[in-house]
Amino acid sequence: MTATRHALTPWGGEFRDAGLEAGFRDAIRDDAADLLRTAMLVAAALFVLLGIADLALLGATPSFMMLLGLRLLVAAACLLTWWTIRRRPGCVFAFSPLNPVIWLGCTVIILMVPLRPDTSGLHAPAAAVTVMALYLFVPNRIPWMIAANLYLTLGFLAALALWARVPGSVILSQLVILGFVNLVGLLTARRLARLQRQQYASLLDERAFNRQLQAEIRERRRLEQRLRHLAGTDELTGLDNRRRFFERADRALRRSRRSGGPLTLCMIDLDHFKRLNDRHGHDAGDSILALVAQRCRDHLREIDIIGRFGGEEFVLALPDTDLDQAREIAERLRGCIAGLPHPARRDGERLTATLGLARVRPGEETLAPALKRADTALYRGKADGRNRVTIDAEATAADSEAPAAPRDDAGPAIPQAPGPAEALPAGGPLGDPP
Ligand SMILES: Nc1nc2c(ncn2[C@@H]2O[C@H](COP(=O)(O)OP(=O)(O)OP(=O)(O)O)[C@@H](O)[C@H]2O)c(=O)[nH]1
Repeated sequence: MTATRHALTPWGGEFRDAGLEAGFRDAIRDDAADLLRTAMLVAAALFVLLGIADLALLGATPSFMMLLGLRLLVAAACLLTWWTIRRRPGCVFAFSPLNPVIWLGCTVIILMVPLRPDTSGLHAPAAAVTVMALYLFVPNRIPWMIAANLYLTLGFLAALALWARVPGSVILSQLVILGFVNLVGLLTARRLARLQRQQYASLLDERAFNRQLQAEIRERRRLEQRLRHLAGTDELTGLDNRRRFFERADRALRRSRRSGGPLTLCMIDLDHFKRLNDRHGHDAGDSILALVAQRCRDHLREIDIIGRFGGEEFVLALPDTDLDQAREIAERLRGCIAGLPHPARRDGERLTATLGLARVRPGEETLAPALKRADTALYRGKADGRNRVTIDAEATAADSEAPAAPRDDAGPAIPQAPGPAEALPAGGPLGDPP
C-alpha cells in the first residue's frame, strides 16, 4: 500500500481515498457507536439534572417552565438518538440524527442566556466545556464539529451581547477564551483522527505484508516439496532413485521385523540392453526403460516399493510377500516385459528381462545381504540363459534342509521358499544371442 493512498485531508484528518476511509469507518464503527451511545446518555442526564439548578435560581417561574421544557426536549432527543444508534450503529457516521441533536443542544445552551440572564457568569464555562466535549467525546466528523462549535460560540456571544447586557470588553475576552478552547479542541480532535487512521493504515500494511509472507512461505514449501521429490526420483522413469528406494525399503524392513511378516527383494535387469541401444539408439533405449518402469508400477501394489538403480537395472521390495508369492509376481513382470512393444519386433528380436529374488531373513537388520543374494540370483539367471526368474540359491538349499520355518525374535515364522527349483526357464523364444 502506497503512502499516497494513506494521505489524509489536512483539516478533517480523514483518508483522501474514499475506499480506505469507508474501510476505516467500518473497522471502528462498533467502538464509535458505543462511545456515542454513552455520550447521549450523559448529555440527557446532564440536561435534566441541571434543571434542578434552574429551579433554585429561577423558582417556578414561566422562564423556568420554558427552560425545563427545552431541557426535556434535548434529553428526549438524546435518548432517541441513543436508541437509533443501538438499532443502526452505522448511523454514527451519518449526518442525521447526531448533528440535529447537537444543534438542538447548542440552541438550548444559547437560550439559557436570555432565560437565566442573572447567571451570565456561569454560561461561559458551560459553553467552553460543551465545545471541548463535542470535539473530544463525540465521534463526529471534524467539519461538522467545527460548524456546530462555531454556531455555539457565536450564538452564545451574540446572546450575551443582546440579552445579558455584558460590557463589550467582557464579550471580547469571552471571544478570545472560547476561540482558544475551540482551537485546542479542534487540534486535539484532528490529532486523534490522524493517529487513529495512521494506526489503521499500519495495520493494513502489516496484514498485506503478512499475506505476502504467507504466500512466499507456501511457495517455498511447494518448491521444497518438489525439490525433495526430485531429489528422490529417477528423472527418466519417475521411479524412486537408489537413495529414496533405500529410505522406503528400510522402513518396510523395520515394519517387517516388528510384525514378523515376510519381505522379499527382486532385482530386474533387462537383457542385452547394450545391443538394443547400439542397434536402435539411446532414445529408443530410454523410452523402453520408461515403459518398463510404467508396466512394473502398473503390476505392483501400492505398498510395493520400486526403484531404479541406474542403467537398465530395477529393484523391488515386496512387503508381506513370501518367496512363492514373489516368484508369481516376478513371473508376471517377466511376461509383461517380454510383451512390450519393441523397436524391432518385426525382425523377431524381443525385449526380455532376468529377475533375481531373495527374501530378507529373520535377524537381518539391513537390506544389504538380501540385496546381494538377489543380485547373485540375477547373475545366475543371466548365466543360465536370461529371460527367467531365479531364486536365491541359499534359500532354496535351506528349504530342502530345514522344512520348518525359522522364527525370529519378533514373532511369526517367515514363510519358506518354494521347492528345489531355483531357476524358472521362460517359455517361448528367447532374444539371446546364439
Ligand atoms: N538408453 C539408455 N541406456 C542406458 C541407460 N543407462 C545405462 N544404459 C545402457 O545400458 C547398457 C547396459 O549394458 P550391460 O550392463 O553391458 O548389460 P546388457 O547389455 O543389458 O547385457 P546383460 O545385462 O548381460 O543382458 C549399457 O549400454 C548402458 O549404456 C539409460 O539411462 N538409457
